[in-house]
Amino acid sequence: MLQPLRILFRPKWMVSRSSASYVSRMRHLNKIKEEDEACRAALQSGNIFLYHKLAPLLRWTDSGIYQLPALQTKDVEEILEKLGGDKEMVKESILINCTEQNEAQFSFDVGAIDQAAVEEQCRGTFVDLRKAFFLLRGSEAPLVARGQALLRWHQTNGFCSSTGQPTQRNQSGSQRVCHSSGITYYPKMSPVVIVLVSDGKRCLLGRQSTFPRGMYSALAGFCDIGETMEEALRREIAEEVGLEVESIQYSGSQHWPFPQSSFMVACHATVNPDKTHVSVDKEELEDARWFSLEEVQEALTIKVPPRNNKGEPTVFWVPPSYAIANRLIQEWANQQHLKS
Ligand SMILES: NC(=O)C1=CN([C@@H]2O[C@H](COP(=O)(O)OP(=O)(O)OC[C@H]3O[C@@H](n4cnc5c(N)ncnc54)[C@H](OP(=O)(O)O)[C@@H]3O)[C@@H](O)[C@H]2O)C=CC1
Ligand SMILES: [Mg+2]
Repeated sequence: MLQPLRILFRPKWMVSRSSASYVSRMRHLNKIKEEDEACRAALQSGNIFLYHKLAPLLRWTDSGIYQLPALQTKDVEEILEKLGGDKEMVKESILINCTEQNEAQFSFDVGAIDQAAVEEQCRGTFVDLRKAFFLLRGSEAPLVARGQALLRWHQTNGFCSSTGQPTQRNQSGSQRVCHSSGITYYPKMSPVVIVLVSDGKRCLLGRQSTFPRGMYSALAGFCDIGETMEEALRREIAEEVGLEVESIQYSGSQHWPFPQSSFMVACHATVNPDKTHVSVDKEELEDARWFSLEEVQEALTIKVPPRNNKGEPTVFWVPPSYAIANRLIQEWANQQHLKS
């Protein structure tokens, strides 16, 4: 019997901000998202994060960390003019969010301009998004992922799937419209369930052949159309490892930009401790097996796995802390620790 969902934690945003400032910020953000004129005005005083062919610009700071440099609109215009671009291009910036001080934040791809020249002007480096996730701290990683996801969506949704005609974006980039059919398109994410299965003493982790060597993760799968999250979770576990899930607890969610935008819904689940035989669907997974608390605790301490002379990791390790899989594994280890 499936248990009702239970929230296991209170995210920081639920407790750390006063409701008045949060409400006014969200209303401000919604206004610039919806109203072209308000968005144009916000861009004049906003912050812009640069990307080059979807790779975000990072800057090494004096304090010894990488940061996401926030440029002003006039700075970006200057760079564009200096490097032979059209300064009007900055108007193509996409609204991502706004700061606590109500300053709008935008992403802008300078892929048409020479990469090295922009890097020199900005005193930064364009890096692959996966690497950026490792290098950035706190809220900067989800912000840069959101900026990239929106840029990618606009770059791949320029035409109406009904009429084949070009679609036009609004100023903020929150939607695209086909004026011929009247269809409005919104940026989308594919829902995915990710689940850490436990038999009470051990947890089940799997790996795909494309994962780096030695890395095992919680099992995941895309929701089919018309399915509830619980149905998708039970189906995926049955398909991938031949087990029947008994109870489900919701843990949290995450936007995952790789390879396209997924909406990861993370849960814990249990199986009957007498029915733990794993039969792996080799089409989906290279391996899946039960791990003890000791093995998992050891893996959680590994930040960068040791590698052999071919550069391949030599030990069992789990996804890094920015992945919601890591949080599920950490939560399970903490719960087991409390039980013992
Ligand atoms: N943040 C985290 O901690 C983690 C995130 N993930 C992410 O979860 C996602 C799903 O995990 P995965 O195990 O691969 O999923 P599945 O078990 O569903 O297997 C992938 C299959 O789904 C198909 N597929 C790809 N995109 C979609 C879509 N949008 N809707 C429906 N089916 C689709 C693929 O087909 P095809 O043959 O065309 O490729 C492939 O056959 C991945 O994007 C992965 O990166 C996974 C683990 C950890
Ligand atoms: Mg899967």
